[in-house]
Amino acid sequence: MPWPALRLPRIGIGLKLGLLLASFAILAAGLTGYYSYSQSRALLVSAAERELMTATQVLGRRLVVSLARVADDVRLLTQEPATRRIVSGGRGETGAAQDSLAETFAAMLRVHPEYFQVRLIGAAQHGREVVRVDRDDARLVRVTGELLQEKGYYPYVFRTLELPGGQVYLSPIVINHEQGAHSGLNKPSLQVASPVLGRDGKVWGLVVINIDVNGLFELLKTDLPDDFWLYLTNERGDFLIHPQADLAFGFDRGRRVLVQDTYPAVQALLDHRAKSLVTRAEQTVGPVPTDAVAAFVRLSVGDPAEGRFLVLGLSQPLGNILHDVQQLGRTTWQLVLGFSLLALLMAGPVSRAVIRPVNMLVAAAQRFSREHVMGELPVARRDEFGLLARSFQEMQTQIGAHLDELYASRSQLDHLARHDPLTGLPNRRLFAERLEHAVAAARRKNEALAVLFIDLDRFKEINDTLGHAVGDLVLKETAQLLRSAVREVDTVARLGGDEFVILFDVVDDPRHVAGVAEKLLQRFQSPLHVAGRDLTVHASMGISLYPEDGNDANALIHSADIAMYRAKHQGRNTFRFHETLRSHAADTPGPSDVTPEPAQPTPAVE
Ligand SMILES: Nc1nc2c(ncn2[C@@H]2O[C@H](COP(=O)(O)OP(=O)(O)OP(=O)(O)O)[C@@H](O)[C@H]2O)c(=O)[nH]1
Repeated sequence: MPWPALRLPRIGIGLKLGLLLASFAILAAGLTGYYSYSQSRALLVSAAERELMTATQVLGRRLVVSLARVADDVRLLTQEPATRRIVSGGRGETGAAQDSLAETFAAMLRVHPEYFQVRLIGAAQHGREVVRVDRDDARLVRVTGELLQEKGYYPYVFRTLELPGGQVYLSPIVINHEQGAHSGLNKPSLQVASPVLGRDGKVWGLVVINIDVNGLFELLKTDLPDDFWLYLTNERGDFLIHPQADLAFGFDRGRRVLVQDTYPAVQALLDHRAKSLVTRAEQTVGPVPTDAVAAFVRLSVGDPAEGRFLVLGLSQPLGNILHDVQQLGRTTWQLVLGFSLLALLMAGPVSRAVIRPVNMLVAAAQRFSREHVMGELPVARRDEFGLLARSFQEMQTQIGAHLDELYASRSQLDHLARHDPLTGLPNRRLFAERLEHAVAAARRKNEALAVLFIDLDRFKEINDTLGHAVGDLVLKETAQLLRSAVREVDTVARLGGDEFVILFDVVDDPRHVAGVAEKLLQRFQSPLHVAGRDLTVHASMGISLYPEDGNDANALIHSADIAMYRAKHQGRNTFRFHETLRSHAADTPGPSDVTPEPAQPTPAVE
């Protein structure tokens, strides 16, 4: 029986393998893309933070250096010959010296666009200005005569007058509200002042330079990127410079705007817990709040003993920092997508290549199941598939051998079931089958057939006198005799015991069957050579004909048996047709006219 037909599942292992390969490839590409993107993002942000901090520190150093230069300028002016002449000069000389000093001040203002104003102030007359040059937009204005003011009540005046010679006073950065300050009016400014000593070594007055704080920082940050925003606060955190101008100098308008409110981490700088830091916060500059990274440094200014400082900061919108990484992210995801598509496209051919040996094994198994023929197998492969194919081939060979054995033993059993083991003749079962077929064919063709029933006479006596084994030999010899007396196409069978039958499936004339019966009777007259002796064995026979004596196998055999019994009863060693022929036999010389010989004593051992 063939094995159950193997059907390939709809979602085969090839498809599953392909999908698995593609999933792994897409997962690997996705994870690689994600990690490279997030690593790049972190690296870029930390690099931007470092860059921001470096820029802030550089800017801070520039500020310190710039203030030091202003201090040098102030000191220089205190030592100017014109200054000295004014301090010590007589009446006639003072005017010329003042003119000369004003020229020097103007020259200095031209060189330093961040200077608003340069003045020489005397301690006398409540700190009255002596020489004063102001910047008034694009031009310089020398203030003279009645327009010169008394400034003794300003801290930068009385504090500077308290200093020893050569020392420099740095004022807090405030909005300049001094009357007639020209360009400096209402602008953030810083005064840098140094005392001028008289001939007696006592403080005579001071030179003061007014600095445009915004202008100073414009100069300092010229080479910074445009998206860097600058912050400057005082010791308390009040914004002095802020990208949103109205948030600077809030205290000047009665409203405090503090850096620590926007960037809480900066409190650590104000409290001297840190010198510099990088922090993040939401920037409120502009219509849309944006996340920003900011770096702040604390800068010591003025007299170190006073511990004054400024906090300088730079910030940059996070979006600008991440702009490059966003481009990288887009490129990464495009690569991931492309690689995933490639993986999907390649998964099919790759999985087919991997699965081809499996399909060959399945096809070979199916063919072996259907036809018991071994199909092509990938036995030459050196991998596990090759090993599997060789094992499968070996298994097929063994199964084939077992099947051959099975078929052989089955046909042997089949032969045994349909043949008489003693004589090798067809048995009752096979004879009945053949007779059925022959009856069917004869019925179809409207032809005749005949059954000849043979029973040995007094066979029991052979058994009883000579033994069962000799009886068997007699049966075998009888079979031989019957076979040799008929044609190949005629079926000779042993029904059992000493009963034999012969099927004549083509009978043109019943007399031919009678002729065969007579021939057999003749043969039985001659002794059989059995076990070294001659035995005369006779037989009685009966003949039935289709369709006259029966319509099927059983009826025909039964009719022939009845005819044989008639022969027995009528003296044995003869044959008879079935009764239906009796009338026929009465008017035609035929087989029923055969006269039986007188019964002979059997067995006769000669
Ligand atoms: N040796 C041998 N004897 C068998 C076999 N099968 C049946 N017999 C014997 O064959 C004998 C058949 O006897 P019967 O046909 O009844 O009687 P008979 O002695 O032939 O007498 P008639 O038929 O009346 O002439 C019996 O004694 C059976 O035991 C067999 O296979 N081998």
